[in-house]
Amino acid sequence: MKDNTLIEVKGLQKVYGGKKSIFLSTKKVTAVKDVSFSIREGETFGLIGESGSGKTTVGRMILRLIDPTSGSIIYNGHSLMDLSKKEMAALRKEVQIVFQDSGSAFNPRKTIGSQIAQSLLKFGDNSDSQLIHKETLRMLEVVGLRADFYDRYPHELSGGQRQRAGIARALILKPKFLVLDEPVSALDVSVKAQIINLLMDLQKEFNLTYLFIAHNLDLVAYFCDRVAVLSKGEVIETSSTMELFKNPKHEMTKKLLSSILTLHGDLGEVYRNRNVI
Ligand SMILES: Nc1ncnc2c1ncn2[C@@H]1O[C@H](COP(=O)(O)OP(=O)(O)OP(=O)(O)O)[C@@H](O)[C@H]1O
Repeated sequence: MKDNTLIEVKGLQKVYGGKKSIFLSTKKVTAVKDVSFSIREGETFGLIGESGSGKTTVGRMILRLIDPTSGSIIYNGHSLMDLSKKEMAALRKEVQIVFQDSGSAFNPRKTIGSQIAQSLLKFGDNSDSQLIHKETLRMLEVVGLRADFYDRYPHELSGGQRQRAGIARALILKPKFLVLDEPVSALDVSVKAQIINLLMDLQKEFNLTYLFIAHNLDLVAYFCDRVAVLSKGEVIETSSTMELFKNPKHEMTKKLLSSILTLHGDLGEVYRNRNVI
């Protein structure tokens, strides 16, 4: 493994369902058949594929929210399958997720600030409530939300503001690696660009490594260093972003690329400036 590899996924497979007991059996679904890739420290790695291709399942296996059926995940030189409970707890802080709709990931009856603070209280090393409050306010500022957002409820925030709050909640634990599961898919184009720019700034500031999951290539040229294209649970193409855009090898990649050419407005301009379309 190269020195700067942070995550290496090898032959990952996930089969949902099947026989659970003599009384209960559900249909088997092979969501992920054979997925291998590695992500270098500090890079943004895109995992792209159509709906149902297995992207979220891969992301969740890396986070160990679900167990792989087979294959291995090596994080920072350690196999995630062999970690003790204590090591796994430490890893929980280092590897965080930002969801597509942070709104639904927040409890509607609790303030944004208290939920970001809760994350630190639950998983952090410090239990000093004043310090936690101060750190929460700092994190809100880092993601571009004023201090008064601390006392607001999720429904009082716009989609973009909720995504910022979701990023603050993930970042407060000082992670190294973030799984960004379609973090801007539900947002308007201009807000999309703001959140992607924020993520890029944060990556530099905190030396973060990203796995960016998306169902199309819209933002990939702008955001990702390398990309793996997933189809029916298998990686069909992995390459640098520039190479993928200039010389797509697989039909599915060409199909995904052709949909980008219909882009217009801000994002189309970005691509043209970067000479990728
Ligand atoms: N808990 C589950 N039980 C059974 N099948 C599941 C489960 N979760 C996902 N699947 C199936 O596994 C396949 C891959 O799903 P997954 O959500 O990983 O794909 P995806 O590429 O992230 O899709 P999308 O872009 O729509 O989120 C799909 O056929 C899905 O229906």
